[in-house]
Amino acid sequence: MDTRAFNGTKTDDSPHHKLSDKRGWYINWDEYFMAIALVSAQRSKDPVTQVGACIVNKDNRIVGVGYNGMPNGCSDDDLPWGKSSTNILETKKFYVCHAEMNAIMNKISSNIEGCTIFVSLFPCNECTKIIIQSGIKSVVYYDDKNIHKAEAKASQVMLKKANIHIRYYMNFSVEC
Ligand SMILES: Nc1nc(=O)n([C@H]2C[C@H](O)[C@@H](COP(=O)(O)O)O2)cc1CO
Ligand SMILES: [Zn+2]
Repeated sequence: MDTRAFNGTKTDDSPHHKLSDKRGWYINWDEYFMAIALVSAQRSKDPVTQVGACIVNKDNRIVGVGYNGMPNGCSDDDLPWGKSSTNILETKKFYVCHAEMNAIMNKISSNIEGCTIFVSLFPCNECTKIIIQSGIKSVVYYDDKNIHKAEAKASQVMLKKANIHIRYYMNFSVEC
């Protein structure tokens, strides 16, 4: 995991900080939630791409996390993780549950309307549809290595039409 997610930003510049001895160099909310998405990705068994997602409500409470993996009850030792076979049924494509879908399915709140999803990789078209239907209103992504793919282009079309706010994750560390 690279450290762009949480270099530690000087979050509090208030004079009270000196009086109260409050620690100034703590990670901000964006850094916190994206770090959780990135650390969740590290649970993935996918040998090529590990993805994590973290859903956050308006009160900055985490209401769901997930990473890409095989469906419940389907051993991840039995289903294929490769993608080079000419037989598509012997590739991961039809089997893997994406991180975003897992985070939404794992939600601990019945209603996630208006939430933000932090994802370590730009969502595919299938996850985008689930994101939209769930009522999530904002997507923050860390990596866009798949952005040239048709799936990601379709995602962008749908997210725009559905008025979902999309934001590239940036860590504005302050150099002092
Ligand atoms: N946003 C995403 N969330 C995900 O969970 N994934 C998963 C599905 C696969 O397990 C893996 C992609 O494999 P590959 O095509 O880079 O070898 O990442 C993929 C994307 C990209 O659309
Ligand atoms: Zn997906």
